[in-house]
Amino acid sequence: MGLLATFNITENLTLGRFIWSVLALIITPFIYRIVYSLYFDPLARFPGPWYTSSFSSFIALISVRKQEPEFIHSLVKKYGSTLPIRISPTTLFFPRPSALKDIYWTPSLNHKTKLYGTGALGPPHLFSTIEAESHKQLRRALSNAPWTIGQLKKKWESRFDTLVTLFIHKMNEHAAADRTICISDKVAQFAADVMSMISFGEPFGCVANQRDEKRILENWRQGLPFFGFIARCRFFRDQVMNVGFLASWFLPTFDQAYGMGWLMGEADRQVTERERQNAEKEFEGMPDFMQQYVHFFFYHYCLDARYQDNTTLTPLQKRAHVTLLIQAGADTTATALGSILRFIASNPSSLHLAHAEIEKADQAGLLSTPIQYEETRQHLPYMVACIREGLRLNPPAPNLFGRVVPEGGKVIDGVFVPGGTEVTTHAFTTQRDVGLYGEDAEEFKPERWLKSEEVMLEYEASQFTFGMGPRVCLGKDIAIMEMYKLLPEIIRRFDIEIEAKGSYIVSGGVAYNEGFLGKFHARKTG
Ligand code: HEM
Repeated sequence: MGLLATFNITENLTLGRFIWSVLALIITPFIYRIVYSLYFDPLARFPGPWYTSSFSSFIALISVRKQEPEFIHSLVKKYGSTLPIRISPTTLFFPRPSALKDIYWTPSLNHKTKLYGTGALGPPHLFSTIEAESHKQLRRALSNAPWTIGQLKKKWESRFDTLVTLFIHKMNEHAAADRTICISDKVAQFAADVMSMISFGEPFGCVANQRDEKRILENWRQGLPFFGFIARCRFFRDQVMNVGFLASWFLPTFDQAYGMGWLMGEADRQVTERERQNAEKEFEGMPDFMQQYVHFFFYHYCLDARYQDNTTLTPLQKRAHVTLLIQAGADTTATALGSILRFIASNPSSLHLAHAEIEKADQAGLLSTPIQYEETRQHLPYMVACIREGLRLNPPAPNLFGRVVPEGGKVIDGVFVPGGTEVTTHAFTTQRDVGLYGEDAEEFKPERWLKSEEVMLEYEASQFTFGMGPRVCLGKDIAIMEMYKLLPEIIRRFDIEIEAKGSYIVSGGVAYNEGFLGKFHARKTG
């Protein structure tokens, strides 16, 4: 009171003036931000709505509302695809496939944006390594595991077979009981088992027990809106998540009984136990990402990954990478399996052609039980086209995979972009480009992949489903192997009666399928 009286403020300060003053204090920075973003910022000349150009929170909220792909696609329809669109104060979105190579293959653009550095995926690993050179060194160190298709066929395919056989057996049980099942969940459980088998040697048991063990998938999906929000909202990411106790309040912890926290704890237990066993005697268990024993030779993968100077990963890095494989490879491949199956099953002509192709190959004795990767590749071209078309339309990881433009700027897709700008694109949009795929770009038409070798190669070079360049998906061949084996086997064994098509949902830049319900009916096979 004394201070107010000194300045004689109370005499003039009515309640109305007080409220206006407070409002002005709150609104002025917003107005300043909008005016600066739209007229003075180096990115002001690029098209985009005033609200996304001025506030990063807008795209963050769109992501939380699970509308990001549709929103971005609507911006492209409104602003066209010739110029990049400003989707946040610092981010330009490039809609055309022709931008992909410029962004993801240019070495000087290999520095990731802070979208990756939220900590929401646990301790730092390959995927969340932002700086280009550190990423290169780490990726080289981890390259000793069997990531490529040749290695996978030799070392892993027989183990995939065991899981495919179990999956078909379980679906036969559902078919015999005339049970309605959530087909998208069933294939998701298969993908989670594959990834746990690769990470820990043994599957979680989702297929055997017909449930989401340790609620891994459910918990992962529940975390996606938050993951998407903090990655996009600059204030939350840079200010709130930098406060130690707040960050730990939001993020999973090792001691949780289920979900991502349990997974982190399990990675810790498994790595610790394996290192203890190795110190006592040679490993005799099933091969996994941690290590493998083949014909008198030990292959230590993650456990003995080495940098060029021969140092190994830190204990935390080893655990983080075992966790990463499940985070990166379970629900992504699950989405691919669910979406492709739904596309085929709900398009009578595609289903008919896929059945006919498999039956013909079967009758010619070209297919084993279960189908081998190489058999699908060589003898089931229509099935392969369905897989490619499904991935094109429903990419499982449609995130804003941003890169930072280096000092001095860069020309991207014919447009000069100033240094420091975050640039990105989006598989959902580039893979619906009318310029490349034609007016029917949004329709499921596997035939488009079979027009000619030249067209197929042109489309293939424009796919962003698995990323591209030095940071391309490390597990791409694992995911492809799962699709080439499980999907034709399901089509071969069952007729699918759809009860609800469900939907492809994108949350926090990651997609999953919800509510694809139906019945499997066993088919007579030769
Ligand atoms: C259909 C399934 C999958 C899709 C759509 C997918 C998609 C992607 C994409 C788009 C990226 C690159 C992101 C970027 O540019 O930052 C990526 C990276 C990665 N993926 Fe996958 N992925 C799939 C399956 C898998 C599987 C099965 C694994 C595990 C073996 C895996 C492990 C990884 C890893 C470790 C990275 C980080 C690579 C790096 O930064 O060097 N992914 N994935």
